[in-house]
Amino acid sequence: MKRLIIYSRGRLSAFGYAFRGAYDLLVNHAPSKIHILAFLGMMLICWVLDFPLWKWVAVLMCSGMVLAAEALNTAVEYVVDLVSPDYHVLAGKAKDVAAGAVLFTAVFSGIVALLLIGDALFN
Ligand SMILES: Nc1ncnc2c1ncn2[C@@H]1O[C@H](COP(=O)(O)OP(=O)(O)OP(=O)(O)O)[C@@H](O)[C@H]1O
Repeated sequence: MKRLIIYSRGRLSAFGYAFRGAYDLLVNHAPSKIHILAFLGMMLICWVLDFPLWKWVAVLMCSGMVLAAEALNTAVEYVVDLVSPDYHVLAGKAKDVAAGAVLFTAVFSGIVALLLIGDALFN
């Protein structure tokens, strides 16, 4: 029982750390605010165009994917700034590739959004 309580406390702390990271991401990083705005805009479009459930699910999955990629990109930036504050070609590549991950998710999410909206408007 005691072990279970200690384990549960550890898991709860981990949740706390995750929320602290999410708060840091959303409050201190301008790109995240843009993603949140895009997400809210898409939620509004889903509601106005009366999207069926599967379209809401697609939009939520894409939005979660973009935010998760932005979180990982920010984590990479933190670590690179920590271990390589001076210029290094690999530090630059690490940041560029991490940013590329965000770009991939954003571009494909944009395409999904266009397809869903186009389908609603023209079919
Ligand atoms: N230590 C470094 N060594 C080499 N190149 C770096 C280094 N730090 C940054 N760079 C280059 O500068 C670019 C911008 O880095 P920066 O840390 O400003 O990230 P950013 O993309 O502006 O971050 P944000 O997502 O917060 O706007 C990187 O993508 C990388 O090409």
